[in-house]
Amino acid sequence: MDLDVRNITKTYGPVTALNDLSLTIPAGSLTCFLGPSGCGKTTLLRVIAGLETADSGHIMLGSEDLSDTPPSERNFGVVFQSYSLFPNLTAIRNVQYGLECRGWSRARRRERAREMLDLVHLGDQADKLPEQMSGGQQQRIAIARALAPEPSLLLLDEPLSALDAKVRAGLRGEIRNIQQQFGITTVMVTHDQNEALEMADQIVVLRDGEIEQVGTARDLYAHPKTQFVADFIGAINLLPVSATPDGGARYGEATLSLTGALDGATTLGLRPEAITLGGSGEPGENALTCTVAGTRFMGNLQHVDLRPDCAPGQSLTVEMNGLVQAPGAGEKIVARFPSRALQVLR
Ligand SMILES: Nc1ncnc2c1ncn2[C@@H]1O[C@H](COP(=O)(O)OP(=O)(O)OP(=O)(O)O)[C@@H](O)[C@H]1O
Repeated sequence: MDLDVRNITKTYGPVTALNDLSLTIPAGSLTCFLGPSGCGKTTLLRVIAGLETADSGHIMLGSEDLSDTPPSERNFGVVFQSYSLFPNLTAIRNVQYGLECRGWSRARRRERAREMLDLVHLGDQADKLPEQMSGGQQQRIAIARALAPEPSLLLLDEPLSALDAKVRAGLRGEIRNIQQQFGITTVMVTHDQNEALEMADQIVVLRDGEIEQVGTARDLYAHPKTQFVADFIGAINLLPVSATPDGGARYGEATLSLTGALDGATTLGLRPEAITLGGSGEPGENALTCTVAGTRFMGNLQHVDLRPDCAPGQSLTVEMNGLVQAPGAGEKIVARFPSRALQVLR
């Protein structure tokens, strides 16, 4: 069943953490709440979980209004950033705990907990205490514990942010596999755009308690509507422009051709990988003569920083394959990009 967040407002004194926010989380999807610190991600997750009470609005699961249902009766699994396992209980007892509260028989509890531990590849760690396990293992136990009672919704609050990069990368894939295997509707809070891009079916970008844009990772990357989204998801060049009478965009002394209209916007976005350097180009392509300011080598990739001759004070970053010989600082070079690569941003 879809989860519907309807017109939720939540204030803390003078702070409006969520402002009349509405959203559908499709059944079986993994939806990420993404945004900078303080934008309201955790508050929204906690309102869905029932751990916070909204000032107004409703949380609907299918046709059922859960707004007044206590968290313990919502049948949602919740995993927090801090693993929050019971320190005095072994891994398997931690997983069994929620089942005990729900009245499962001893035999069923044991069987289900074993199944869940195997699912997170920790079947051989069943009798360890949390302190005897790594952070990644503890978080996998927390996930097993959340899934054990067959929740209708899985809520993950920055579940990977306390882990080191390699463990994080592994667990991303593991969570996604489990989510798809069970088809469980999942909401995950993260401030890590890569995590959201890699894992989510749907990304909800939040800003100051409101939704800035909702879409798939590809949508948001290829068609950001605002500078905020463009800048938050992936790297982008922001070009200040003004409209020309013939529907183009004036960028310094140059006129750029666009596929759409500026419609009053004054900024264009251009992804670094959409720019090519040198060559003869294609008809209709934008071409700007630039001076190379420098190159940043990152192994598989390199970023070349350019100063466009047409727009003093501006810069453009180009992303190139790390194996290709980059132009040297001070060289003159033509930067080319098709009109469809220019994104009109609000
Ligand atoms: N218990 C609280 N009391 C007062 N203000 C709160 C409380 N919880 C959250 N806020 C405020 O509400 C706003 C949203 O906070 P929230 O924790 O939801 O943001 P977030 O996007 O999850 O941030 P972070 O990524 O830093 O966790 C912030 O301005 C925060 O200071």
